[in-house]
Amino acid sequence: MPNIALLPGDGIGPEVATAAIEVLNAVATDLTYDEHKVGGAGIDEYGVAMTDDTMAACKASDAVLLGAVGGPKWDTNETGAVRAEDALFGLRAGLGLYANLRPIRPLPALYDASPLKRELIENVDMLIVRELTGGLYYGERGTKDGRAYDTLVYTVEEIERIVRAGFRAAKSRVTSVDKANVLDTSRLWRDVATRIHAEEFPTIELEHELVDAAAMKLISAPRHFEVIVTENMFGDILSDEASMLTGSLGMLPTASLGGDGPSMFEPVHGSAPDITGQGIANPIGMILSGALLLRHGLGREAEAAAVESAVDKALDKGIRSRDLGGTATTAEVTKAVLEEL
Ligand SMILES: NC(=O)C1=CN([C@@H]2O[C@H](COP(=O)(O)OP(=O)(O)OC[C@H]3O[C@@H](n4cnc5c(N)ncnc54)[C@H](O)[C@@H]3O)[C@@H](O)[C@H]2O)C=CC1
Ligand SMILES: CC(C)CC(=O)C(=O)O
Ligand SMILES: [Mg+2]
Repeated sequence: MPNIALLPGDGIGPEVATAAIEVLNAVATDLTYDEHKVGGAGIDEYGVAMTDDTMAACKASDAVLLGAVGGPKWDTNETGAVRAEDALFGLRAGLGLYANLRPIRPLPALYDASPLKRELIENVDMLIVRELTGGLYYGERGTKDGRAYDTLVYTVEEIERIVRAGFRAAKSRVTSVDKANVLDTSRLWRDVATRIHAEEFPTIELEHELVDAAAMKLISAPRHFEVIVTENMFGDILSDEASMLTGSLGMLPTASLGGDGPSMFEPVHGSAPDITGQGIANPIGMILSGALLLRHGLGREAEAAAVESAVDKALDKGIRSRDLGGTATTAEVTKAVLEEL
């Protein structure tokens, strides 16, 4: 019986986690869930964003499912203070999850929900492969005497493994996104990507794109992209931007892979404090994260595909939460998906 470490977190995290569990229970009755408080909920209960016991439970689980963490209650500018987001960084690094897959597939039923013209988003099928355990978010940082700094470091090995993950996920083209006209880390990134391409994946096209131009092309020519492989912060920003091809940030799931133990699954979005407690969060990114858990975490392709197909059908029939221009509540969207299973 696979055991899932369930970390609902903060804000809309618990609201969308409830939805995902209902859907998972409909396709996989043998899963068990151990719930733990992390993020702001962890700070309130234990004084830390994630306890050692929770980390140990995650490591011992078969997969980790996380809602979202953070929110104004726990925001602080105090140097060295505990932050709700520390739970994420601890989990990603602690589980060795360096490869974050963010698939972006606008559904025909939602072409009208995107601010982009239908002609631009038709048949987009893109994967952002974001490096998740290095770069600016993990570098040394500090604030002193009116000066603040963050450091951006990448090693050859860190770049090699994420670039390989990008090529393995691609059929024909990888776009490596960097800022090699400015940053040394990006120049190293580009050199390593070029070498790995030549040595290991010569039949796949590799192109290099500067991040500012890539951000523009995501909007002007999104169909051009198949796999984008990029560093931690660029991938974070580009994927929120790309979410609008699907109509809403609330649509996107992610899989964080690459460790020796369990993988982690969470939506792209955060805790959405502006809509917390209203029952209106779009649960689809979280439900689809459950599908990715079934596929990548437990090797259950048929069940994963069943969940994805149920989501497609529910949207085809017209269910829309508010972020997609509709009026359906979180519970109503979840019910519509369940009815298709
Ligand atoms: N993986 C995680 O746990 C993440 C946590 N955060 C944290 O979340 C907090 C809020 O961050 P924000 O910048 O506001 O980003 P956010 O992603 O929480 O929200 C951005 C906007 O998108 C909307 N939105 C997000 N998810 C939605 C959903 N499922 N349905 C409908 N609308 C949705 C929100 O209402 C908001 O207007 C911060 O503390 C941040 O650090 C942010 C991103 C990821
Ligand atoms: C705390 C942030 C780095 C979380 C986030 O925005 C993400 O992982 O996408
Ligand atoms: Mg983000």
